[in-house]
Amino acid sequence: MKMGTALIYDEEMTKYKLLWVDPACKIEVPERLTVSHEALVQSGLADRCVSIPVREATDADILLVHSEEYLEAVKKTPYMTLEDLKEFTLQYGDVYFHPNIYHCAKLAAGAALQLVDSVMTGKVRNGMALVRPPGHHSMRSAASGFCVFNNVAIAARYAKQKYGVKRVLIVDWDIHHGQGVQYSFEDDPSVLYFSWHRYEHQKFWPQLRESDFDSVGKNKGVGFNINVPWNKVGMQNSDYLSIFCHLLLPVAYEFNPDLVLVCAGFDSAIGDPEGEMCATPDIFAHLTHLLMNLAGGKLCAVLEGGYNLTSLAQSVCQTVQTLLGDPAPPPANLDGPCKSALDSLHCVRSAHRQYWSCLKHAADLPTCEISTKRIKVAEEEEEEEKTLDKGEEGNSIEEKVWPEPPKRVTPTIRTAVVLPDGVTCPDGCKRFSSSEDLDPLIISKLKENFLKDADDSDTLSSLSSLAALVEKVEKNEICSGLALVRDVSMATMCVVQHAASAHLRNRVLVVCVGDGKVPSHVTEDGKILVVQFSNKDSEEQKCKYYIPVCLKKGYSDVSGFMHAVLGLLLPLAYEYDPTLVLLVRMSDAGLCEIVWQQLTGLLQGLAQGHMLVLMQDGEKECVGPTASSLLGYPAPSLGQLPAPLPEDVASIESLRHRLKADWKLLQTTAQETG
Ligand SMILES: CC(O)(O)NCCCCNCCCN
Ligand SMILES: [Zn+2]
Repeated sequence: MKMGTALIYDEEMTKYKLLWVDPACKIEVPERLTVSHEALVQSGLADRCVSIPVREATDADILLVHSEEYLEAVKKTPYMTLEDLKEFTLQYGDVYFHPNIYHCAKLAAGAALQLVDSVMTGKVRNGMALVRPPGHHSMRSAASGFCVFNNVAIAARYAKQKYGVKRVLIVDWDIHHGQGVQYSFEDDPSVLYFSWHRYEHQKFWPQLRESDFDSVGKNKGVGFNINVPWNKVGMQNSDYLSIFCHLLLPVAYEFNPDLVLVCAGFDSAIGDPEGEMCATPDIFAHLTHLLMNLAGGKLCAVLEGGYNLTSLAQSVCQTVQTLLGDPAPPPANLDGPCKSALDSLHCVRSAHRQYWSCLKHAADLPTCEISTKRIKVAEEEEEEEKTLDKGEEGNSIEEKVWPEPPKRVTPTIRTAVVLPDGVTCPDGCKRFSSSEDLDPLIISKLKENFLKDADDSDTLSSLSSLAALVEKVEKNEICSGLALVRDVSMATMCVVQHAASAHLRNRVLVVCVGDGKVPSHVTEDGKILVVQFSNKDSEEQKCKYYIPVCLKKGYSDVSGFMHAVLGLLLPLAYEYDPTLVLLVRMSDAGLCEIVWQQLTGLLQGLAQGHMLVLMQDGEKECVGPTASSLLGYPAPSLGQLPAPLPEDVASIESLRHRLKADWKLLQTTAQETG
């Protein structure tokens, strides 16, 4: 699998700006690009990327999306007087022209195409293009919202035409609706457009009726346009993650794209004057990470909006550092999605349930009109109260402050392996067997707890290697580990006991695939959370921290398993926020290799990538693929997924309903009880 991250930037794109007074456009300044690039340079991230030069998009490139008359009109702007430019601008909304903006718009679109070339030719795995003017609002024959040419829409058409890409996923996490992208592809089933955006029941710019959740696409494209309206501001990390886990990811895996394009706008981050949301910059590390195992890792992020220079720079760094494969930081304050977000999630899932088998079970919309009106009335009353009790000073947008994202230090040893002598150490991994620095107290404890006959030295040495490995991971000297052991149940017990023991302030998430004895002595204090996938009829769930997930045909039903991973395990894991993830492959796990790699890849978004994988020593052939996932290589794509088995969906849904009282990120609708 290819590695390497492209970074495309050229300071020429800073050489245009607003030349007259226009309050709507003053936030779109050249400094947006310079602070973003400067932050990447200062943090050392730029040097780790493959720098790719920009190029001008040709007329043919631009005509993939735009009309000839529009292109001809824009071509005239470099020769216009200031008055002509103002005049020309008046025909469009919330956008401005400048003698050099046509040149910059060709570079912005060209940068996106250079990025597509680098990824599709395998020069790099993924990449980011830092561009302005942005693109997602511009339409076939109109500029809009600071956008002149639709960079990402052109890139999607270009990828299909030049590389025969069959399916393109466009994820638009900018806080504005990219109506230009929606119009370009709404009847095209080969391009799935997903956008969330501030909407406030059509009160927020661009105030389009077609930005609501019921615009699902047209003709052959029905189902391939997904709009998530945010009807309130202040959305947080939990709201964004809920949408990814319960809507975008299940659909994206079912769509199985060959290429992922991101309209990477960062006005959805805290501090932005446009978005007025509260999600912190580190969330973009998780949004990026969660998309990186699609399309074999082929991901192109193209800058759109972002107007708070501080949060913009931080969010860009979080995104690029994740594209480079560095583990993500633990996301801040996950306290569950808000009611308004759940209402939106509920509406979108029910609007799309007829198009996507992963959503077939989604709760139906309570008669749509009443529900949106009811929500709207309720929210307006709430707004009323708020402004009243804010008193005469009215709602001044107080300056938001937030902690700088924590530095993400990747240990020198990315993945260590504990393997029997006969098994070769995979490339890029480090064989680990040292236990000499393990203090004798622990060794004696291992003896008394796990050794049947005291002189079973190789069991003792393998268990003490594991304990030592846990210590190194805990100290972030090693990021992740992989061990082939004779008895996975015993090894699991040993790791859990050691990791949860007093001197390591750990929360251990144990994910077991397959039947087998797991630490069922899970404590109520929450230091351990066990999720076990098996095909045995799940015995009654013992406590909040032991969750048996029963899949009728076991994990051999890839769709059912992925359904459980995306809609149940991931939200649970994010809410639990472990400091260590222990992934155990029980002996009889008939799990297909790629699903195992997808699972390993996805779970690395947690615990800063601190993950131990335990496998039965008979499963040598799994060592290589597992190691490549632990090293950060993208998992191969799963291919087109059939519908999950109805009985599996039913059992996962009933489990989710049972658990959501304890685990808020499992909710997909606002509680009926208001
Ligand atoms: C790329 C983008 O999505 O960030 N463009 C946003 C355009 C916003 C237009 N309205 C501005 C009103 C000022 N308060
Ligand atoms: Zn925006």
